[in-house]
Amino acid sequence: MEDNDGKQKKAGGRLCSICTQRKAALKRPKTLEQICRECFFDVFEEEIHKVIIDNQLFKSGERIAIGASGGKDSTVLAYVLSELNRRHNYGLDLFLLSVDEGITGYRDDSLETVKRNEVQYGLPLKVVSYKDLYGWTMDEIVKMIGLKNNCTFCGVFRRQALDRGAALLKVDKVATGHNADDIAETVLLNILRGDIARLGRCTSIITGEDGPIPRCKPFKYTYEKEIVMYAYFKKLDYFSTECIYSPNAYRGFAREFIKDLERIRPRAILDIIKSGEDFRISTTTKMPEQGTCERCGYISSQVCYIFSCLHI
Ligand SMILES: Nc1ncnc2c1ncn2[C@@H]1O[C@H](COP(=O)(O)OP(=O)(O)OP(=O)(O)O)[C@@H](O)[C@H]1O
Repeated sequence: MEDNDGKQKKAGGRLCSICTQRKAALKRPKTLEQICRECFFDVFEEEIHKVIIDNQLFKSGERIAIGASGGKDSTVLAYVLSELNRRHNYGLDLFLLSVDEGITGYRDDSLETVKRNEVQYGLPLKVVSYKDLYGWTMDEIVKMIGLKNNCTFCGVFRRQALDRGAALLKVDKVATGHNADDIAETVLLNILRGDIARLGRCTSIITGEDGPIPRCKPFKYTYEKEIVMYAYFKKLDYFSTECIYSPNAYRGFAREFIKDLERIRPRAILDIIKSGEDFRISTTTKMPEQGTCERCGYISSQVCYIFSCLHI
């Protein structure tokens, strides 16, 4: 049996608390129920289906790009979305969209995984690269600016690269694999930084509806541990190395803190998201203005600064 940390334990002959027929094979991280593999697959997929329906994430006939990094979250997202699309007749045209940041020993390897996923799931893949879009790879940028702030640069470039790739694919929306842990972590970080503007929007399941292409997060309530378990039991092909340039200590502390809370009380993750959603922002709080890049017209107040830093 798997415990919460993914270690193997003996099942001990207990019956699944959902079907009461088969032997329990795992303890569900979100609820601590002892359940069988088949019921785990069912509850995992159907909870995501319910989130999609309740939040009206997609409309029939839409073209949807799945932001595919080759990691566990987006690989499971691509697999589950194509299953649900078939099973529940969503009527979606699904695509894989990958951004090649140009990070040797990381993105080149994970892109190989995405190329295999393209064949395994029968989803067309589009790759856009920083080198083609901006003339720079992240390897070159890090050589120039060092490791300080490189994640900020990369995040801004990736956001825009996903928008550009989505425009080339003519999709209606981009779905990303951000999970409940990621969102709880971001809520906490925004509180720690006093970033009220971001705190207000980081829990939204759909963002950018006023921008070129909206984004959505079907895994908003899906626990990372369950994604890992699902990928493991389904034997999905994914890439599990961390980015070589992301030693983000502050986010790392928030992540560890949330993992500690989860160990004591699994609901903690959902409760942090709920707190983030329920914060009321005072009307007197000054909000930063979201700028539009003068060079390319895309939303981003930092792109001009970054380009000028790189002397482009
Ligand atoms: N290079 C990329 N190309 C396309 N989509 C990406 C890329 N990097 C991140 N994303 C999207 O953003 C989501 C969150 O990215 P993050 O960097 O937090 O990765 P992660 O939590 O390790 O997720 P994953 O396990 O999917 O890599 C991913 O699940 C994916 O949908």
